[in-house]
Amino acid sequence: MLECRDLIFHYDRCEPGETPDFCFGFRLAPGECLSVAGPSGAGKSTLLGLLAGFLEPAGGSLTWQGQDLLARPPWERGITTVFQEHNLFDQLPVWLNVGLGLAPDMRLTSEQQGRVREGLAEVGLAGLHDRLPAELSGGQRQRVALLRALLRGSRILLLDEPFSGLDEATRAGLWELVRRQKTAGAAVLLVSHDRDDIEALADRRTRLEGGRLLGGA
Ligand SMILES: Nc1ncnc2c1ncn2[C@@H]1O[C@H](COP(=O)(O)OP(=O)(O)OP(=O)(O)O)[C@@H](O)[C@H]1O
Repeated sequence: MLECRDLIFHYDRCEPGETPDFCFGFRLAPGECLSVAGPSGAGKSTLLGLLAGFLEPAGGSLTWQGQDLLARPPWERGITTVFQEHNLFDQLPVWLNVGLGLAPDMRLTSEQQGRVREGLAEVGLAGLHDRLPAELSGGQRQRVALLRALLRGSRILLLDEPFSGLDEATRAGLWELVRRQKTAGAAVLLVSHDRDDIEALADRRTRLEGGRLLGGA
C-alpha cells in the first residue's frame, strides 16, 4: 500500500493567500489506479513532485508497504513518473530511450533488445527504432516515454496527462499496457481530466481543490 498522510508543503516565494498550503492524504493499493483531477494551478504537479521526491515536504509521511519513502532520494523510491513532455534524451535513438527502462547503463542484452523491439511494435512505433526524439511527433514521443516507464516495471507509476493529444487507437493500446502493469501489481496515480482515460483506468477518483484531495482518496 502507498500511504500518503498529511503531506504538507508551501512554496516559499509566494505571497500569503496566493497559493494554498498544500496538505495531501491518500491511500493506493498495489494493482489499483487513483485518478486526480483539478483546475489549473490546483497543485497536481506539486503533488507529483512531492511523491517523486523532487520537492521536500514540511511534514507528514509517505510509505510504501510500511517503509518510509521520504528518507529516500527520488531514484530509490521505486517510483516512475511520466510527464506531459520533456521525458526523453534528445541525443539517444528511440530504441535506447526505451531500453533505458530495462538497462539504465544502456548495455542491453539481446533478450532486452528483443523486448524493446516487441514493445515498440505494440505501441505502433516499429519502424521508428533508430530515429531521434526530435524526428518524432509529440504523440510518438509520448508513446516512447510511456513504453520506457512501463518496461521499467516500477511498483509505483505516476502519470501526468500521459495520453493527451493521442488518437483513439493509440490511447487504447497504451491503456492496455498500463492495465497490464496494474495486473502485475503496480500502484498507479493518474493525473487526468479526460473522462475516457479515467473510465478506462481508474478504480477510484479524487479531485484536488484548495490544496487538498477531496473524496475518493
Ligand atoms: N516554484 C514555484 N514557486 C512558487 N509558486 C509555485 C511554484 N510552482 C508552482 N507554484 C504555484 O503553486 C500552485 C500549484 O501549481 P501546480 O503546478 O502544482 O499546479 P497544477 O495543478 O499542476 O497546474 P496545471 O494543471 O496548470 O499544470 C500554483 O498556484 C502555482 O502558481
